[in-house]
Amino acid sequence: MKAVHFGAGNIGRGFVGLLLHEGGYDLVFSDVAAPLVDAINAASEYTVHEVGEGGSDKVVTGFRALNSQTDPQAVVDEIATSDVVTTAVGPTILKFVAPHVLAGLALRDPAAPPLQVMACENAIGATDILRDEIRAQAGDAWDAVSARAVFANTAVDRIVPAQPPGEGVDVTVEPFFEWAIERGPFGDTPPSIPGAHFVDDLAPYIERKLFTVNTGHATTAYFGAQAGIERISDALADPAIAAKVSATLEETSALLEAVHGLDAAELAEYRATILRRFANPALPDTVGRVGRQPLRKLSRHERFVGPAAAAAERGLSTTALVAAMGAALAFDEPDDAQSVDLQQRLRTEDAAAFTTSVTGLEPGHPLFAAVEEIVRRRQAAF
Ligand SMILES: NC(=O)c1ccc[n+]([C@@H]2O[C@H](COP(=O)([O-])OP(=O)(O)OC[C@H]3O[C@@H](n4cnc5c(N)ncnc54)[C@H](O)[C@@H]3O)[C@@H](O)[C@H]2O)c1
Ligand SMILES: O=P(O)(O)OC[C@@H](O)[C@@H](O)[C@H](O)[C@H](O)CO
Repeated sequence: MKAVHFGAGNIGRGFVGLLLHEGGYDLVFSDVAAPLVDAINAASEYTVHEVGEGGSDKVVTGFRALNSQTDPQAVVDEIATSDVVTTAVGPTILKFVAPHVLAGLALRDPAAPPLQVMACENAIGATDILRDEIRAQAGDAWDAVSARAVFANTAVDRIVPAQPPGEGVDVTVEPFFEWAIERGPFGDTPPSIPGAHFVDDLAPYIERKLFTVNTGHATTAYFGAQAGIERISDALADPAIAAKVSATLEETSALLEAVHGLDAAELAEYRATILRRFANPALPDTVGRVGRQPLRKLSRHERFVGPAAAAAERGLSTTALVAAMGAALAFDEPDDAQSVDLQQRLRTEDAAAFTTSVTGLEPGHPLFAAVEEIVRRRQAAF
């Protein structure tokens, strides 16, 4: 069995690649970072170091890497004969992966079992986004190639910090992981990934994950950055920040309970586990990584506006979520292009226009006035 995985970065090597290896797949990483591709090809194995309570080392073998920028045909040829394609490149990069998958499908033996495609990104319906991109790029050819693949959405959870330079291709990760995958698209032949669980309805899983792990993580990062703290674990050790994170997650849990009927006690336990994961002192994670791309994180269906808008529509509390969005607006990180853009736009756009263009909220929405107000306050602070 063979899997092509796009994005040999933190989660690609430290989670998706590891679980595919454990499932028995030969791994072909595809990336655009030439030094990373070379480093992977120079190694015959790499180690995933799980740090913190219960962690152990896991060794990955049986992989190689291709550069999809300089050698796209090699990637296409591999996809044509693969069983599985996964991605962990970031939701905005999926459109650049699509042409390779499309060309691989065009080359694929129509009698072969369908390629199993799973995008492992922090976004609702990431695989649908990839499939829609492939369909749009295929145009009239879509009818011919669409039967050669099945597309399943997934929710992936493992904290993998940025890896320090000069440490080769080993990866430091937390011990915890969860990978939930839609069962339906695979029929009787799901991919062989023993560490994953297959579910009939992914919506509660992806929303619970994104609106708890990622909402809480980003809240910790933005309040931490405001307080001049670098590490996520240090930010959460600050009682004032921890209280704000807890308040934010109580709001998202109330929403998850209302929308998906999730059990309040189980959600409380889920939140407690997550806060323990963030506090892991052995994990060198930073507010810069977790806060990265604030414009994406403030967009309509993401970790703040997604749950806050839905909560406001139901008359549920959004006070803590809106305060966390206020902290996001203060995220000023010169190395992050979206942070630079965010700060620039706060200086040049009026509050109402900024609120609509960044959050996708329309002026009549029940959340709009509260968000516009924190935008105004941020602008007044310049
Ligand atoms: N790190 C985590 O804790 C974590 C956990 C769950 C989900 N995720 C999600 O996984 C995705 C990747 O995150 P990451 O932390 O591994 O980021 P990363 O920056 O470490 O890895 C992304 C990799 O994608 C590569 N890439 C960029 N453009 C590409 C292209 N066109 N084709 C192939 N490769 C390309 C980059 O060179 C890089 O190696 C994101 O969607 C993220 O939200 C991350
Ligand atoms: O990857 P992002 O930028 O969407 O979010 C940053 C972190 O919150 C994220 O990478 C988490 O570490 C991960 O989602 C944990 O499963």
